[in-house]
Amino acid sequence: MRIAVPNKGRIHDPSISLLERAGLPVVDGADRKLYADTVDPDVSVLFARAADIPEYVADGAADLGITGLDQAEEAGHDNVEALLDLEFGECRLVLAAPEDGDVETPYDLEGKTVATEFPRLTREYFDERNIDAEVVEVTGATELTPHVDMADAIVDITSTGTTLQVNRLAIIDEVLSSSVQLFARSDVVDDEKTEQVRTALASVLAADGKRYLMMNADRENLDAIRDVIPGMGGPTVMDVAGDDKVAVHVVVDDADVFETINRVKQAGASDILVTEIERLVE
Ligand SMILES: Nc1ncnc2c1ncn2[C@@H]1O[C@H](COP(=O)(O)OP(=O)(O)OP(=O)(O)O)[C@@H](O)[C@H]1O
Ligand SMILES: O=P(O)(O)OC[C@H]1O[C@H](OP(=O)(O)OP(=O)(O)O)[C@H](O)[C@@H]1O
Ligand SMILES: [Mg+2]
Repeated sequence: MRIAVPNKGRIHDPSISLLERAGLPVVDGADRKLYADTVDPDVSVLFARAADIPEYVADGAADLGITGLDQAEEAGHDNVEALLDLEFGECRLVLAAPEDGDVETPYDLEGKTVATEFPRLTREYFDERNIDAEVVEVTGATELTPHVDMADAIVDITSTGTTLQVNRLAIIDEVLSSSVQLFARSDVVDDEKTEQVRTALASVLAADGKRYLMMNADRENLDAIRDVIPGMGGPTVMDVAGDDKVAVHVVVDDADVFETINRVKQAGASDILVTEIERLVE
């Protein structure tokens, strides 16, 4: 099983770190190396441009791929499926035009020119609305094009909005909302290894923002402690050998930890430990 991972750019590091946290660290990766093994002898990693990853997966050079939904949608392969939202690289693909110009709706672009790194999605956007706009493909610095008379509007990625703002461009419409996702070729979607990788990545996301609380208490205080514990499922309760005490373990949201500690302490808990959770397989 081969996973295509971005070789550089803003989603490279988080992708590598997610694999690591999922228990699939890349073991012999080095700068500029295009192949690497993981600790699982059946899983290797291939490094490619974020924009090329859907193609690698579709063609069989890789089986799974980690890249932006925007890239997968732009590539438009019908044998590449999204399996899991990895919850980073969140951004929007938007139609934008000069703030002080006369383009206020997509319909104002009839007969006009739109520059983009996403020609297929842009074409589709205008075709769906029966707007006859010319789409010009560029490979970067798209925000410049309306200021050098190359285009009347652009379709480009935005997240903080800073680039649009400094280039005095206003958002007219959203074309696509995107995040980094795990993709698979249709014929491997049901493979056991695919499911193992998906589960491992999902377990990291599930553990995000959660803490594990452990405490001891006299058995007679157990009900009072149960009453003040928030969140998912009931606590795990274990006998403490040779004592009329119990150990109580529970998964709690980060945001609830402070209050929960105070409350369980008041309810009679002691020896309270808070630990991070690396993975949570649901
Ligand atoms: N400003 C942004 N904020 C959040 N996510 C973004 C942003 N720009 C791009 N992305 C997401 O990251 C993916 C890869 O973008 P990135 O810029 O890392 O790749 P690249 O353009 O190929 O690399 P580079 O710009 O370094 O050459 C995009 O497909 C998109 O999903
Ligand atoms: O809303 P913002 O936070 O300002 O982000 C938007 C910018 O980020 C991306 O460019 P990137 O930095 O990847 O440069 P690139 O054109 O070289 O890919 C995108 O193409 C925008 O230009
Ligand atoms: Mg970029």
